[in-house]
Amino acid sequence: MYRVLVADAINAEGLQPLLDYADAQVIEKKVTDTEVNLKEIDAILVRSATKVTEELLEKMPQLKIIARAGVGVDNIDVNAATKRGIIVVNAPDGNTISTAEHTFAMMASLLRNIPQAHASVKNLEWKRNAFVGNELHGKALGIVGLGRIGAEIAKRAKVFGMTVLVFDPFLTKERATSLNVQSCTLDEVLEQADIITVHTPLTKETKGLINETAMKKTKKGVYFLNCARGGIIDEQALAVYIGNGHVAGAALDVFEEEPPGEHPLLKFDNVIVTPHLGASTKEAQLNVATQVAKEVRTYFEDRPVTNSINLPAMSKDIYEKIRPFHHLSKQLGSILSQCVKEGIDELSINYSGSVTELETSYLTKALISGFFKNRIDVHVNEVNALLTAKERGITVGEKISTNSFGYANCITVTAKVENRQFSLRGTYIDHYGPRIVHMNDFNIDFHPEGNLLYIQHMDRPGVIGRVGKILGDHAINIATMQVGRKEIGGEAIMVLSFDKPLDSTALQLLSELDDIVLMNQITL
Ligand SMILES: NC(=O)c1ccc[n+]([C@@H]2O[C@H](COP(=O)([O-])OP(=O)(O)OC[C@H]3O[C@@H](n4cnc5c(N)ncnc54)[C@H](O)[C@@H]3O)[C@@H](O)[C@H]2O)c1
Ligand SMILES: O=C(O)CC[C@@H](O)C(=O)O
Repeated sequence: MYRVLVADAINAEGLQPLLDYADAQVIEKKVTDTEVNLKEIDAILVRSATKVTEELLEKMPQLKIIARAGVGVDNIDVNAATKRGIIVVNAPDGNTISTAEHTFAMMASLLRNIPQAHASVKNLEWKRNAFVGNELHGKALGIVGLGRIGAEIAKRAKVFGMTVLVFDPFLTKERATSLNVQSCTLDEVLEQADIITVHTPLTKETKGLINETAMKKTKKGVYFLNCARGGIIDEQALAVYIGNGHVAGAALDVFEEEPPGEHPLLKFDNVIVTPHLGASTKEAQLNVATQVAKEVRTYFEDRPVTNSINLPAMSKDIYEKIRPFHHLSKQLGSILSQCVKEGIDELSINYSGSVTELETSYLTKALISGFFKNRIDVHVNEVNALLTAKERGITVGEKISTNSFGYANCITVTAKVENRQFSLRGTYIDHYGPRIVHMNDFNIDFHPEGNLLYIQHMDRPGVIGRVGKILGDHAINIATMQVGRKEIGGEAIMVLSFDKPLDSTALQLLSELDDIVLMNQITL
């Protein structure tokens, strides 16, 4: 039974995919609630209130997935989650329209003094001259960050007869043309726009992007809007520039600290504010809750999540294609780990044939996670596989080659240790399944599943018989047996499979046999 902690106020109807899932227990409580046993939680659903810090993650050793019912993941320590192999998902487009509409409502309110006029009439005043505003029509709107929300604002601005100037370093010419906006440098936006609205994520690069230096470059009488994240526009600089009359006004839905408390910006009449309401509509909340609830359920059902921050996105169709190779990669990693017990310096993975059409980097991560499984007590999956390898000093190399050794596809992995190397090759055969076809330079053919024994021995008469006798004496039934050799009288290998693992006595007796060079029990 998976335990899912819903730590923030998330739309109840949207949680239905999880409530309907028999294998999940949904707990709607804050992380600070003493009734919650954080140690048992498998998934956590948050909005922006709960800060998923490294400290919190340390208290949640079972946590497998963090779901953000919204876009911004700046309240989640994604690096710390990645290090622990915890998947982070969000709901990237569920609140786009609501936030764009809110930004637009703020812009119209700001230029027409609607909140101030509203408060005045409620105060039994009728000051028609005090609230003369400005039209949006004919104004140049500067958009910083033309992603999902920025693009929706651009579309609305065009309908209102505005010119749209955009600064987004990742904006392509095609997208700018299709949205009918002018792609500009940040300075051009600052110098030419009448109204500037920011729609980037909060990152190291965007924190303080609109600071005092930037404000100096703007037109006198410019308006600023921030419905993205507090801190993208430097609050102290904004207060100075509103105070000295250079900036005509600002509309803010977000603050560096939320709630902002006694904040200098709140003292200005021409600063209008909302308490982080961009995504607060019934529609957006239902959308984002449903999206993340479905993602978490998908994850529990061992299917690929679609909106992960720390895993590659994969459609259902692609996943179906990659699934057999994903399994094979994990098995290759696990076999290798059980055959090479010492520390490894390098893992080289070579893909050939049809598998090269797939996302091989995902398979490399799966192989590494299979390698670390049962080797270290950190949970390693596709999220933290490369990081874990790097931390343990293992160089990972991935190559694509054209030689698939007569098979339709091949994955070959070679582990390099100080003075030896061990390689394994697997293939996936349609309607037949995964096969290991090459092991430590020997051709072989076995199904990588269950309880296996790998024996490398001298190719001499009687070796197989002596192995069989020990197993028979211990009432151990051999399910399958494959042999391979390079040359007569040289070294050879056998791979046997059993219904259950061998006990230590049988293993000991086998290892003492003459002519046995190497022996590894493999459990898959
Ligand atoms: N107020 C709210 O309730 C609310 C709701 C939803 C989203 N948001 C915020 O809005 C942000 C944007 O959301 P979105 O869905 O449009 O995200 P998005 O990822 O679709 O768009 C972000 C855009 O910013 C651009 N960008 C990144 N770094 C930049 C930089 N240094 N300079 C200029 N542009 C840069 C990216 O290229 C991208 O086009 C989110 O990160 C979130 O913080 C707020
Ligand atoms: O949860 C919310 O209401 C805010 C969401 C918003 O900030 C986001 O980044 O999606």
